[in-house]
Amino acid sequence: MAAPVNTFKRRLLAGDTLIGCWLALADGYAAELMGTAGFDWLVIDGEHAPNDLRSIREQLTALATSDSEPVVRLPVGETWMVKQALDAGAQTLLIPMVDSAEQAAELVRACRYPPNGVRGVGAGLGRATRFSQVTDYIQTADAEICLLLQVESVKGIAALDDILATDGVDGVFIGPADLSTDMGFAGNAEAPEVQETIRDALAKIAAADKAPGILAVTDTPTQRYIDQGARFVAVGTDVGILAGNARRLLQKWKPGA
Ligand SMILES: O=C(O)C(=O)C[C@H](O)[C@@H](O)CO
Repeated sequence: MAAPVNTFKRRLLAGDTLIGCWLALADGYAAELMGTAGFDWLVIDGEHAPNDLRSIREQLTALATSDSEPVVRLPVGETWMVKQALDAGAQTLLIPMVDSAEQAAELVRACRYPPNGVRGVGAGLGRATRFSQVTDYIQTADAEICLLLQVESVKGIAALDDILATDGVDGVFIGPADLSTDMGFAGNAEAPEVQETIRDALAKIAAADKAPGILAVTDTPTQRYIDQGARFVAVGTDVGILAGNARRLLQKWKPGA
């Protein structure tokens, strides 16, 4: 038996535009609920949400029967974290703060078994192999892993061509919050200089035959990024949906509260 087909990767390779949402509530029950909405992909955020490997695993399990492909964002791009997330059954990883081609190459190697990489062999103990039921896992796993790198700094943008030339990188996600802050605009991704940088980066990523991705939480930038060629686009966050609707509901019935 082979590793499960990564439909997110297949659809990106086919040129589809995939609409996603961020999961930052760090909870399996909330992830299961979000999985019923029908997003193409959902990010289990290990960078800014209070997740650990156990809560990431819980959310992967909660999404297993949904139509939404789980994307696990690690706190940082460490080889040992990549190994643990993959063994827990993640097949698509989003790695923040990638600034160089060396880092990108190291991450590709972290995702692959020797001789093509350095991933340790032990998934037989874990979810990834359905606890040893996926007998051909080692032979088939590499091809089903989708590696998405976040470029979100001035240094990363300067290295974008080299990062894009790294074989094994499937997509590059531009982080508007981090990028705008690193450019000196304190989270204002709408600043014209930031917008120009994002537009150029999305075009470069597409021209290099990689999938461009981004997050926006309001309609105008979301539509703009889709028009500019972004193909995996997160359009909101569970936290934003819950907090926004809770506040709107209270304002309706208790204005000024
Ligand atoms: O820089 C960004 O933008 C991101 O990396 C996404 C963020 O972490 C965050 O805005 C998620 O809500």
